[in-house]
Amino acid sequence: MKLPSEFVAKMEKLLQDEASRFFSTYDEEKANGLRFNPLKIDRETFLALIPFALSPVPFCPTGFYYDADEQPGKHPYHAAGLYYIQEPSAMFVAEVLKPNPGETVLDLCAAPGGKTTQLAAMMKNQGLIVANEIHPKRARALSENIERFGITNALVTNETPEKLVKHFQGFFDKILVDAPCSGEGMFRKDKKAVRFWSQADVEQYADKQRYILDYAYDMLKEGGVLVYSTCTFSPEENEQTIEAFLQTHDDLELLSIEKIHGIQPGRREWTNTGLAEIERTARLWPHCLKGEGHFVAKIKKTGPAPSWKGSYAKPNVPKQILREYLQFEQDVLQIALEKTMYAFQHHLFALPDHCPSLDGLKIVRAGLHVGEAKKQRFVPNHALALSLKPQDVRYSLDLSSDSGECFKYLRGETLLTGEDRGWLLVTVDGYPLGWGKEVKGILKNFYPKGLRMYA
Ligand SMILES: C[S@@+](CC[C@H](N)C(=O)[O-])C[C@H]1O[C@@H](n2cnc3c(N)ncnc32)[C@H](O)[C@@H]1O
Repeated sequence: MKLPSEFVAKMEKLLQDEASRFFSTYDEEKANGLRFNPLKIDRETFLALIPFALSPVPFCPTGFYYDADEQPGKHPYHAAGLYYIQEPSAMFVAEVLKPNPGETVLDLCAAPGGKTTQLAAMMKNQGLIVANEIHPKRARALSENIERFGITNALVTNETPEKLVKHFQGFFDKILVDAPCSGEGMFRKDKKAVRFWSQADVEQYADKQRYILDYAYDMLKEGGVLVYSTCTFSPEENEQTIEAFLQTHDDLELLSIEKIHGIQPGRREWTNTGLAEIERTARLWPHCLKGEGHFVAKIKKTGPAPSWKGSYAKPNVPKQILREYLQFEQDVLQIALEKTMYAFQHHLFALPDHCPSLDGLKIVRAGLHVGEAKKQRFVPNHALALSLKPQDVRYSLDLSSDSGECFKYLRGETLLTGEDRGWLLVTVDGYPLGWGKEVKGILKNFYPKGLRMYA
């Protein structure tokens, strides 16, 4: 691989004796990873079911390496949200933040959602995770991944950090800043990052990271924990960003991250002031473990800090929409959604717990998108299907993952079923894929058009 000469010279100077081991990784294949979804399947069942050869990622209990010749993104289990394809080192970040069910969590730079899906799974769909992405198109991709994973406690927003602060000052127990960065650690994965690299960009990213961190600080509760991560090697965007953050706030404590499985400490000689405590941060190097480059820091806000002064969202659903939904619930579901219901025009959402007022925010998804009220009938949303279990519905249609019928469904075709039962949850080997409506022996396909990737 042809690397920028200025990058090579810089890394040689920084790494000295270690440099040749580091550069030799560019002649090796990158590792491929996927993470199973504990919201839908347990580890043992997953390993028995999945048709690929897998080996565990040592620093992530839900993570596995798979061979380069497999294509897990094309398997129906991917469409059913049984796993997320993710670079292995990236899986370490959420393990460091480790939120608990019921907490309030912000993923400030969240798209496409690798870390959001991992954090939300740890929260077992309890509490609130705000997944924010500044770019509208990337925010939509984030929202789709959250849907596929069956996550019901996420508020997906499309805001700048400064706008979010106005709504969430002192609100969160935990915050992840997986910062935009120069991406040096992804050169083996992303050839564009190599082409566009420059030292001037490194410095610009460092400025941006400092401003994002300052806004994140304001949104953290007293006693709250923030994790900062990048996928780059440059000290300016890592040790020096954290050093500057600690210098500008006197109530921050840098917490120690365990250095096991080849994970290395941050380098004090790469700070501006020789800051010894920077060794509590973690560096993942491609020549020290099986994965790409990452940096992770964990910081506690000790306070005192002002507490959140906002208000919570209130139900706002017109009676007619609620009536249509309740009829659907009675006819189709075997469970009741006991959540605050919220409507955006004719679309009905079940809000996460502790959901703050949504007024004035650009909302892409507000918890679980239940469905849409359409001229006297309720049409369930794809997100509802992916959040259910077969026993939650009256009728389901199970398709085998290697059957022609399963691929027909994923292509958006109708299926002949011979019965007349109305809404059916279509599943693959018992895991929900989407909705179908059965009328006079034919199943009309409600698999979303934008997801019909097998056509
Ligand atoms: C490293 S990526 C996030 C990856 C994501 N956390 C994941 O695990 O899938 C950084 C994200 O920050 C977003 N971003 C760029 N500028 C930003 C800004 N000024 N404030 C917040 N986010 C920003 C980018 O659009 C990008 O999606």
